[in-house]
Amino acid sequence: MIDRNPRRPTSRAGGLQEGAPVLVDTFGRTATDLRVSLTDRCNLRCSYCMPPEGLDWLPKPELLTDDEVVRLVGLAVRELGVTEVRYTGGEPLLRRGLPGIVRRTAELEPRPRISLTTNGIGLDRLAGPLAEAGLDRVNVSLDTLDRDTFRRLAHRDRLDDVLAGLVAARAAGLDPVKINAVLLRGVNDHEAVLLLRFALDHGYRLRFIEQMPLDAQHGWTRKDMITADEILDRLAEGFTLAPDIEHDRGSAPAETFTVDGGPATVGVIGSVTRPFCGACDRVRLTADGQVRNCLFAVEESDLRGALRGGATDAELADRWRKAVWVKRAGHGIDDPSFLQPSRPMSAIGG
Ligand SMILES: Nc1nc2c(ncn2[C@@H]2O[C@H](COP(=O)(O)OP(=O)(O)OP(=O)(O)O)[C@@H](O)[C@H]2O)c(=O)[nH]1
Ligand SMILES: C[S@@+](CC[C@H](N)C(=O)[O-])C[C@H]1O[C@@H](n2cnc3c(N)ncnc32)[C@H](O)[C@@H]1O
Ligand code: SF4
Ligand code: SF4
Repeated sequence: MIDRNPRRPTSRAGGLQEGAPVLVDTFGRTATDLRVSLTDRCNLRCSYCMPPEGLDWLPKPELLTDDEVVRLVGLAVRELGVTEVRYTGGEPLLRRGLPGIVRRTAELEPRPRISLTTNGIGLDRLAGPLAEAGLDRVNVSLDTLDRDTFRRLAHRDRLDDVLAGLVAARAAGLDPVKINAVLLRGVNDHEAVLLLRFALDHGYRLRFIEQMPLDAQHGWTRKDMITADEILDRLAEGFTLAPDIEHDRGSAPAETFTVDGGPATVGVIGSVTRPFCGACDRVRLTADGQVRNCLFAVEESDLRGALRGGATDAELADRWRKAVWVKRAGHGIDDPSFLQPSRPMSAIGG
C-alpha cells in the first residue's frame, strides 16, 4: 500500500548515489514519469490557466530544439530509469516537430510509453500521424459541452474542434482516450453529470480536476475551487459511484470510482484536498530546458545551459539526479509560507 501523505525523510544517510540509473529523492520516491513541455504557447485562454490577452511567450532561441529534446529524453530513458514520457505544454500540438519527436522517442531503447496531454485542437488532423509515429495514448481537456460556455471559459470558439479531435483520437487507435475537466463555480459546475454521460456514451475516460493555484493571473481562491467532495456530490445526482477497489491506483493522480456498478469508471484528481505527493513519480522538463522536480517547485535546474555549454551525457545525468534528490515532500499549498511558483502552469508543463 502506498502512503500518500508526505512523510519525513526516512534516511538521508546514504546520500545521493553518483551514477545511479535512477532519479530518487531523499524521501525514497523514484521519478519514472517524465513530463516534457514542448511549448508555452497556446491557442486557448482557459481562465484557470492564463489571461485572455495571453502571456509573454518564451523567445524561440530559448526553446530546446527537437534534437535537444530527443537527446535529453533519451538520456532520461537510457540512464535515469524513466519509463513514461508525456508531451504537454502549453499546447503541444502547436509544436511543428511533434510527430518527429514522438517517432524518435518511440525508437529509444528501452522504449518508453508515450502519451500526450492536449486541448485537442488540431488532433483531427494529427491523431493518425501521431499514432503512426508511436504515440500510445492521449488525454484531451474538455470542460464543457456548451458552445457559449466554452467561449466564456476558454475565450475562443473552438468546441467543435475539440470534439472532432476526440473522435479522431479514438479512430486512430489511441487507447485509452481520457478527458480532463476542470469545474469552475458558476461557470460549468452544473455540467458534471452531462460530461460524464457524454464520456460514457463515447467510451472516453473522464477525470475531474481540482483547480490549483497555478494560473498566471494568480486568481485562484480556495473558496472558488470546486473540491473533490463537491465533484462527487454533483455526480451522485446522476450516478451511483463506488471506489474502484479492483484496480491499484499506483502513483496515479486520479482516484477512480466505478459508475453504476462498472465496468465504466470516472476519476477525480484532488490535488489540493486529497494530495498524492507521497506517491509522486514525476519529474518535468520545461520547453526551455529546465528540470523541475515538482509542479510547485520554486527552483529549477538548467539543463539547456549545460547542454549548449558542451556538457557530456554523464554530466547532464548528474545534474538531473541532483535536481530530483532535493525534491520537497509535497506542494505545501496548505502551509502558511506557500508561494505560488512564478512560472504559470502553461509554462511548466501541466
Ligand atoms: N498535484 C499534481 N497534479 C498533477 C500532476 N500532474 C498532473 N496533475 C494534475 O492532473 C491533471 C491531468 O494531468 P494529465 O496530463 O492528464 O496527466 P495524468 O493525470 O497524470 O495522466 P495519466 O497518466 O493518464 O493518469 C493535470 O491537469 C493536473 O491538474 C502533478 O505532478 N502534481
Ligand atoms: C496546462 S494544460 C497543457 C496541455 C494542454 N494545453 C491541455 O489543456 O490539455 C494540462 C492540464 O492542466 C490543466 N490545468 C491548467 N491549469 C490548471 C489549474 N490551475 N489547475 C488544475 N489544472 C489545470 C488543464 O485542464 C489540462 O488538463
Ligand atoms: S489549460 Fe491547456 S488549453 Fe487551456 S490555456 Fe492552459 S495550456 Fe491552453
Ligand atoms: S505537487 Fe509536486 S510532489 Fe505533489 S504530486 Fe505534484 S509534482 Fe509530485
